[in-house]
Amino acid sequence: MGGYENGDSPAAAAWEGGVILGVDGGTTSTVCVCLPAAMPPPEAPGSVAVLSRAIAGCSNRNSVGENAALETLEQVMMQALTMANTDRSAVVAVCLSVSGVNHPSDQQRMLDWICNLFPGNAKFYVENDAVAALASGTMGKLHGCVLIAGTGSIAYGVTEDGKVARAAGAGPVLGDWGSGYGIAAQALTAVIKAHDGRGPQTNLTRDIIRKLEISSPDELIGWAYADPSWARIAALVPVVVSAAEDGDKVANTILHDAVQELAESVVAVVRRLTLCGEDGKDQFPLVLVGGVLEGNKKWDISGEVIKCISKVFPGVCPIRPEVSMRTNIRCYEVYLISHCNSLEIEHSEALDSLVEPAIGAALLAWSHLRKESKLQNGS
Ligand SMILES: Nc1ncnc2c1ncn2[C@@H]1O[C@H](COP(=O)(O)OP(=O)(O)OP(=O)(O)O)[C@@H](O)[C@H]1O
Repeated sequence: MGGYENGDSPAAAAWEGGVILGVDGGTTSTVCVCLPAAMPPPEAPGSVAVLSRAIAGCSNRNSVGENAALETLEQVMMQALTMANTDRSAVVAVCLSVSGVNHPSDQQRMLDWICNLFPGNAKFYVENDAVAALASGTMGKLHGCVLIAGTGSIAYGVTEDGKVARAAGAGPVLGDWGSGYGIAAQALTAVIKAHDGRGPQTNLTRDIIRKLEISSPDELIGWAYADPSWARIAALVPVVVSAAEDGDKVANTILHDAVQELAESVVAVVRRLTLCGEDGKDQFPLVLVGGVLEGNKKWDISGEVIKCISKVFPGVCPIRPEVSMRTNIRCYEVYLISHCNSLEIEHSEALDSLVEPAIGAALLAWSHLRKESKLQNGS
C-alpha cells in the first residue's frame, strides 16, 4: 500500500478531518469500518489506522429484499460514524462491497441510493464482496485470486492488467456446493436419507436434532419449511465440522466434497486468467475469507482447499487474513506484513490484528480517490 504522497497531493489537505467508510455486506453480518481519509504514510508495510468498526445483520438483497438490505447498510454506516465521533458531513468516500450485487444494474441502483444519503461531493464505489475481500488480503492491490466461503461461495480473480474472472457465486440452486449453505444442505439431506433408510446412518442425525432442539428427523421438514433462509441453514456448518472431527464418515465425505468444489472454483479462475503463468508454476496470491474457511484445528477446511489447489498450481501463495473482534477499542492499528516468498501473515502481538474485507473496501475507496485526484492534478 506504499507510495502515499501525504502533503504532495493538494487533495490530502482537502481530506484532512474527512473519513472513508468501507462496508462488507454479507448474508450473516455486515461490517463497516471508518478510516481517516488523509491517511499518513504507513509506519510499517501495510499498517492502517481504523477509527471505528460497526457490525449489523444481513445486507444481501437476495436474502432479505432490497429495502431491508439498504436499511441495514444505512444503520451500520451511521453507527460507525457515531463510534468515530463524526457524522455524514465528514464522509469523503464510501466503498460498498456487498454480496448479492452482481449485475451493473444492481450496482447502479445502489449508487443512486447512496448518493442521496451523503451530502456534498463524496465519492461512491459499489463492488461485489469478492473484490474487497481480495483487496483486504493484498493491502489494496487488485491482483490474484480470492475464495470466499461463507453462507455462499465465490472464486474471483484479477490479473495485473485488469482482466477478471469468477466461478461459482451463483447461489445454492446453481451449484455453490462448497458454501456454508451447500455443506449444511447436504448434511440435512443426509439426515433425512438416513431416517428414510435411503442412506447410511450418521451422527449428524443426533447432533443436528440436538442443535435445533427438535425431537426427531420428521420435525426437520417443518423446521426447513418454516424459514428456508440461506444463512439459517448455513449456520449448521460447525455441527458438520465437529461430527467430522469426531470421525463421522458421512460428515467427512460432505466436507471433502465441499473442499473439492471450492478448490475447483479457484482452479477454474486461475486457469482462465493464466494467473499461474504459461507453465502453471508462477506464484500468485490466493486470499481465503469467510466463516467456512476460518480455521478449525482438527478439520481445517481452508488447509485442505489449499492442499488440493497446490497439487495443480504449486505456486499458490495462500493469504488468510486474521480478524480480531475487539470492537470496543475506538482507535487501533492493523499490521499486515506479507513476506513475498511465503506470503505468510504475521502480526505484532502488541497490536490488534484486523485485516478483513471491510478494510479492503475502505482501501479500495482510498486508492480510487488517490488515483482520481492524481488524474485531476495531471500528475
Ligand atoms: N468454525 C467454523 N467452521 C466452519 N464454518 C463455520 C464456522 N463458524 C461459522 N461457520 C460458517 O460460516 C458461515 C458464515 O460465514 P460468513 O459470516 O463469512 O458468511 P456471510 O457473510 O453470511 O456469507 P456471504 O459472504 O455468502 O454473504 C456459516 O455457514 C457458518 O455456519
